Amino acid sequence: MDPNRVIVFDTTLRDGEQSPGISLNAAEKLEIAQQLARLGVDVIEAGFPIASPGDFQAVRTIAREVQGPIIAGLARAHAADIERAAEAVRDAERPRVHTFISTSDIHIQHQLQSTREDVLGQARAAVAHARSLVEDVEFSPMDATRADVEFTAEVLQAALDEGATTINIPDTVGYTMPDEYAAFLTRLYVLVPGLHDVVLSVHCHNDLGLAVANSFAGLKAGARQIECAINGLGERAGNASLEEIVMLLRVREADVGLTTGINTREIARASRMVSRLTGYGVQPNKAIVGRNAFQHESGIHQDGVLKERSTYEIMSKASVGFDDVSSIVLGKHSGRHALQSALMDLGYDVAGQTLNQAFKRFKELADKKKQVTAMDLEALVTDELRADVSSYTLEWFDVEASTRRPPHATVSIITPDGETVRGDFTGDGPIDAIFRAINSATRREARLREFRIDAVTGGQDALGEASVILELSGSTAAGQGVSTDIIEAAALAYVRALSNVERKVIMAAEEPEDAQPLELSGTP
Ligand SMILES: CC(=O)SCCNC(=O)CCNC(=O)[C@H](O)C(C)(C)COP(=O)(O)OP(=O)(O)OC[C@H]1O[C@@H](n2cnc3c(N)ncnc32)[C@H](O)[C@@H]1OP(=O)(O)O
Ligand SMILES: CC(C)C(=O)C(=O)O
Repeated sequence: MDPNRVIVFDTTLRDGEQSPGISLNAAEKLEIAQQLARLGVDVIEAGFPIASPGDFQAVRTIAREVQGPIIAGLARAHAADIERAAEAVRDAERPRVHTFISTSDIHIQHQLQSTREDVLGQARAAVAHARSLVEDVEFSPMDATRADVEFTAEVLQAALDEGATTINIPDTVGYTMPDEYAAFLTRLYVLVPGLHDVVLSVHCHNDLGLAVANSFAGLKAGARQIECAINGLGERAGNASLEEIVMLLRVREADVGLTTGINTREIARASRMVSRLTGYGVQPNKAIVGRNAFQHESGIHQDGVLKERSTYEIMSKASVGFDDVSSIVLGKHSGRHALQSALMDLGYDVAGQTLNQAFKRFKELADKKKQVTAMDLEALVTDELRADVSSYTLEWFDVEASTRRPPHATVSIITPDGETVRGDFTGDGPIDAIFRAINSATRREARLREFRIDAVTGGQDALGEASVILELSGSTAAGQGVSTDIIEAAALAYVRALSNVERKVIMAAEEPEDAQPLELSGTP
C-alpha cells in the first residue's frame, strides 16, 4: 500500500452513536453506512454488537449489505463480546473485530478494579481469541494517553504477538496535546519496533477542542489510520470530525503529502444525512459543513470573492458537495420521473411506495412553495424513510391555540398493533399540549428531554424540521419530523421518538447476560 495513503476509519455508527439521545435503528444505520461507502471510507465501525440485540442486528445487516469498506464491530476484552462481534461482521467482504482494554492506571484501578498483569493477560487473550475468529483484528489500549508508555508498549507487544493487524492509540478523554501525542507515538515505535509492520491508528476525542489537531499530529508521527466521525459526533464532546481532517489533508496535500480515498463531494450529503437521522444539528459556523462555512457576510470579503474567490476561500464549496444540491429545483408541474431523478442525484434510490408517498408530499409542498429545493426534497424523502420504520403513526390532530385560554390538543394515533387510540390535553403551549396528548393516547409516561425546530430552507414557506429526544423507563431516543406546519413536524417527531424509545426499552429487557471475562485473564 502507498505509504502516504491514510486509512479513514469512520466511527459515526459506534462512537458517534454514543452521543446522548442518539439511537439509530438498523434501517437508519444501514442508510448511513451506504452513504459512508459512497463517501469512500475504508472502514466502517458499525456498532458494538454485544450492546443490544438491535445493535447486533444493525451490524450484521451492514456487514451483509454494504460493499467496499471493511466492516468492524467493537468488543471489550471479553470472550462473549468478541464472539458476538465476530458473528455480526462475519458476512462482510472484509470483516474486522476491534477489541480494547485500558492501560492507564486510573482505569485499571478504578474502573476495571484489576492489575496491570491481569490487563496484559486479558489483552493477549482477547486478541488471540479474536484472531481465531477473524483475520483482521484491531486492538486499542483505552485511555492510552494517560497511561504509562512503557506498560502500554508491553501490552501492544502482546497484542502484536497474538496477531493484531491494526494498533489504535486512543486519546479516550481528549486530554493530550499535539506535540505530546506525537511524542507518545514516536516513543511507542521505539519501544515496539513491530509497530512498523502493522497499521498504527489514531482515535482522538474533542474535550479540549484538539481532536483534529491531535489526529493530524499522530499522522505526522507515522500513524496511517484515522478514526473519526461525521460532524465530529461521539462520546461527550465528540471525535475528530471526518470532514475536517479529510479536507485538511486535501487542502494542504502539497505541503503534507498524505492522501485519503475519500470522495469529498459526498461530504455535504453525508453530513446532512447524519444530522437528520441523529437529530444532532450542525452548528452554523462548523468548519466544512456548517451553513456559514462558505458564506461571506462582510463587504470587504464579498468584494474580494466577487473579484476572485481565492481571496477568501481556501476550498470551493463544490469540492465538498454543496453545489450539487443547490442546483436542483423542482416545481408543482414536475412529475414522478423528475422527482425520482432529482432524488437519485441526491443519492436516494427511491422507488415503489416510498416514491409514491414522497411524490404525494412533494406535490403538497409544491402547492405551498414556489420552488422545491434539493434540501426540501432530501428532508421529505428522509422523512418518508423514517416513517417506514416507525411503529406509532400520527393519524390526525386538532390544536386550539389562543392568547385567551390555554391551548388544547386532541390526537388520534395508530398503535403498532393497528389499534386507533385518542387522547387530549390542555398544556402550557400548543406543542406541550400535543406532546402530552400523545402520551395520554398511548398511555406512556415519556419525558421530553430535548426539542428543537429548524427551518430546512429560508423563507416564510420553509419546511420545518423538528427533533425530539424522549426518555422512557431510563432509555432515551430521538425522533425527527418534517412539515410546513411546525406543530405537525413536532408531533411527527414526538411519535417517532416514542416508537424508537419504546423499541429500545423492549430490547434492553431482552439483552443477553452472557458477557464473561476470558478465562486466560492474568496469564500473560
Ligand atoms: C471509550 C469507549 O467509547 S468504550 C465503548 C463504550 N460504549 C459503550 O459502553 C456502549 C455499549 N455499552 C453497553 O451496552 C453496556 O455497557 C455493555 C452491554 C457493553 C456492558 O453492560 P454491563 O455488563 O451492564 O456493564 P456496565 O456497562 O455497567 O459496566 C462495564 C463493565 O465492563 C468492564 N469493562 C469496561 N471496559 C472493558 C474492557 N475493555 N474489557 C473488559 N472489561 C471492560 C467494566 O469494568 C465493567 O465491569 P464490571 O461489571 O465487572 O464492573
Ligand atoms: C474503544 C476506544 C477506541 C474508544 O472509543 C476510546 O478509547 O475512546
